[in-house]
Amino acid sequence: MPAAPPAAPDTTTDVVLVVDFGAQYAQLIARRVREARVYSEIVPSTMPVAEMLAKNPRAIILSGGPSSVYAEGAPSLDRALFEAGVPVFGMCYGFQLMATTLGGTVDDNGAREYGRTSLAVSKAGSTLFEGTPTEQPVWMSHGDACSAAPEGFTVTASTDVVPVAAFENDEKKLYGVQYHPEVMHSTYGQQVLEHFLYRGAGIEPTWTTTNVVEEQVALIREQVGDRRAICGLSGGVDSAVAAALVQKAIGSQLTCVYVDHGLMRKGETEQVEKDFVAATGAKLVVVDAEKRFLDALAGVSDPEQKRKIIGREFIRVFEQAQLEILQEEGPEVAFLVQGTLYPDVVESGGGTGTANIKSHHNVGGLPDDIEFQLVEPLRQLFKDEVRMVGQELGLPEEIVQRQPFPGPGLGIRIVGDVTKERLDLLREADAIAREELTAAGLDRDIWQCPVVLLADVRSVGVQGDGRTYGHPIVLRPVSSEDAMTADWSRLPYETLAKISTRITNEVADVNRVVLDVTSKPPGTIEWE
Ligand SMILES: Nc1ncnc2c1ncn2[C@@H]1O[C@H](COP(=O)(O)OP(=O)(O)OP(=O)(O)O)[C@@H](O)[C@H]1O
Ligand SMILES: O=c1[nH]c(=O)c2[nH+]cn([C@@H]3O[C@H](COP(=O)(O)O)[C@@H](O)[C@H]3O)c2[nH]1
Ligand SMILES: NC(=O)CC[C@H](N)C(=O)O
Ligand SMILES: [Mg+2]
Repeated sequence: MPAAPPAAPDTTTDVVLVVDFGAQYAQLIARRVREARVYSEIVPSTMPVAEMLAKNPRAIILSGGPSSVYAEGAPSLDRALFEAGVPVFGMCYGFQLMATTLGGTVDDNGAREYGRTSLAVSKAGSTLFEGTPTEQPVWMSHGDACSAAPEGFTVTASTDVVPVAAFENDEKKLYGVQYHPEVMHSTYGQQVLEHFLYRGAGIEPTWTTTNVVEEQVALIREQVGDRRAICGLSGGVDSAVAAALVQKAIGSQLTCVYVDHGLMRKGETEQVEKDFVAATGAKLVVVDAEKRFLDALAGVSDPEQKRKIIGREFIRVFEQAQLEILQEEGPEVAFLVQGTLYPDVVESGGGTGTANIKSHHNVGGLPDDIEFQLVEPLRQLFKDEVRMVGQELGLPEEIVQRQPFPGPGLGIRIVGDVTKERLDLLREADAIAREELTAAGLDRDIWQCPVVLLADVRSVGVQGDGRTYGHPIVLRPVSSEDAMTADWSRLPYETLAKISTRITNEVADVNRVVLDVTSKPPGTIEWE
């Protein structure tokens, strides 16, 4: 099922639209706007301008993109966007598009700039550059350049090779920069962006996670009414926060359902049963569905197929739970609450013209014939924002700061088909790695550390003077801010050595431990 793009929040919040031209950094722009405490949403550049304006945006930001504005078939925008009286800020491709659409000139004059560049601000008191130095480092990534600004625009900055590196038309509230203010290497980028939002567009910085809680509670009450809902609860951060939000909205009309699909880590089910209920007082049903999942996964080694099967089986289990809950007196159970986040949606190809990287079980892996209406209060948010909402709701630190664990669990950490035997082996290895990382005090330094079993790979070893022919285990420790990008964590050698020794000694059939030293991109965090 194609994932629906995130719905517009039906709220009174000032929304800033980020129009995505296929940029590497659209996510980052949206984040930076929210860091400026203004709510933002990403829309595809293919959305008709009338539809964009119908969202009543307080301002619009045009992202960068790989195309050249003068190339045939390059994404364009109806001029009406610039004439609607809504303040617009173009960055890189967005800047070039604003220039050409309004009568300026953009061409390939050989002036390529990639990476750190020095920007010379020629109009220090301009709306965007007020209070920033006349020489400032900025991050560039372009091959085309604007050689003449449109009529009515003032050129406010240049570089050694680009005569028009920024311009503005304050009267019409139109602004543009050739560089990328959204990346951290552009030292004054956040300040320039905030100048656009506060000074150019006149927006007050009022958006916080408190607004999210209040708005979502009101929306959920309206959506669910006096009917009942179930919440898929995994013990992870996202579902804990989603459950707490929904519980705040509809109280005892909510029942949480934890699915033990046999793909969980060691001790996880017991922990969820004890800790989550203790922390929240939520009604919890635990379903043992190991046989069902393992039967459905038997013989399947293709990662996407695994994800689709797991997504489908999750829904079938929720449907069964619904029938059981219906046995108790009460209204219809019409809703399924999921802790879906923005990155789950984007990676499943539900973003703005974005590719399907992998079908997250809760978005791209959902079956077509799902009967529940979905309640996904976190669908617009990034993980760090969700953690803030969790804190706001008073959830304990152990839950709010937990490392992520994917819904398909160890099923997507076995490269090869999934069997009970292989799961047990991986569970042991994973438990050892987690134990040692915790003992070394590294839990908060890393984002997560998938432990992967290469079930179809064997290598020769020597153990107890005898030959072994066992499987490798991969350690994949990563650091990240929001799972959209990641780097491999530089763990201390002693910790790695301890993990390696213990796994090869304690886990039968494993004779090798290897370390994954790939960032994301090009690798993803999980192997499947
Ligand atoms: N074992 C499970 N039982 C019930 N629901 C689940 C289970 N695993 C995942 N889900 C549902 O799928 C959603 C997405 O899973 P995901 O792993 O992204 O989130 P999470 O487990 O809540 O948080 P985290 O990302 O921190 O692990 C969850 O929010 C939850 O609604
Ligand atoms: O609930 C989930 N369902 C999924 O299908 C899924 N796939 C990946 N992940 C988690 O998402 C983050 C990004 O992972 P990738 O870099 O592997 O795409 C990482 O934190 C992964 O653990 C999932 N979570
Ligand atoms: N990063 C961008 O937006 C690049 C815009 C355009 N493709 C250029 O090379 O100039
Ligand atoms: Mg999880």
